[in-house]
Amino acid sequence: MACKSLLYQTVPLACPRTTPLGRVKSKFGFGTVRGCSSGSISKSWIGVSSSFPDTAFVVPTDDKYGNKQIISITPRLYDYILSNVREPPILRELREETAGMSGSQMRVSPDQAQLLAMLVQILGAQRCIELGVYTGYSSLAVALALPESGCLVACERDEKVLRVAKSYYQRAGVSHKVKVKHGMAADILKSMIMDGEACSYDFAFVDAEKRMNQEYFELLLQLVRTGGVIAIDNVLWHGKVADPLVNDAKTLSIRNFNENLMEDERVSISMVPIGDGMTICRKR
Ligand SMILES: C[S@@+](CC[C@H](N)C(=O)[O-])C[C@H]1O[C@@H](n2cnc3c(N)ncnc32)[C@H](O)[C@@H]1O
Repeated sequence: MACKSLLYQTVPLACPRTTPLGRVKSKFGFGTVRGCSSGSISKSWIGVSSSFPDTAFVVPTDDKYGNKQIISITPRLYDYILSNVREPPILRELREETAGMSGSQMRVSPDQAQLLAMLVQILGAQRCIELGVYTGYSSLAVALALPESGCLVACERDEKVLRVAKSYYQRAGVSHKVKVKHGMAADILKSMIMDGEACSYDFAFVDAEKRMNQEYFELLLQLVRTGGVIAIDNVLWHGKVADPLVNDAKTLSIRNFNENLMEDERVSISMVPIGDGMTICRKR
């Protein structure tokens, strides 16, 4: 990014057919004017395709990325994506039956769960860890993707939600693959390391206390083998990580974690804009 200190102001664009930068040829659109401390002004754009008015796109602020248009998810497009997810019936049942429960918005989305299952399959994973189970949606997706001999250590501090998760493992016929650990995630990981389990896991999914991500990551790096994968959820934190005016403790902690990952030579990384943002790290 060209400017260090940014002021954001969202302004509606009155049907810009071309912008001062010649970027947006859409009929409708919104521009975000960024005022930089240096006094120079750059613009980033959110446009709507004139041929497909329900399709939005964004163009990076930084000119060096050219006019690369990235698809932006609209409700209609997201419905389409969801209609292309192969959600197993038992996962669908779990999602629908727990939709009214408090905290149900914390659950990963069906497209995220499918990606997790895909990672497990690509890795040929046998041994997995999940931090933050809630009612079991993501862990069940992982357990279903594991071979019969596979094992998922599922860590959760809330016994009440674990009861729901366990009932679904049972109904799905995967209980034998899931080792439920009730307690604080970091403590459980430390005891697994003490028990000599270092470098014996293929895959880990982090979705517990966001301010603990760095600590979870350090512990998981010890538990996961070389070539293994650690996926971390909520790395975009509803977009707050990219807004310099938002500096609450959770946002700061996730932003710092993302910055640290960028510099971390121990892993290869890919930040994927799925759900609330998921970074996939492969241990080198
Ligand atoms: C975002 S939800 C997990 C959602 C789950 N992965 C899913 O897709 O259904 C986070 C969960 O982490 C649990 N949690 C939060 N802090 C924790 C901690 N320190 N140790 C263990 N579990 C924790 C919460 O009780 C909550 O159930």
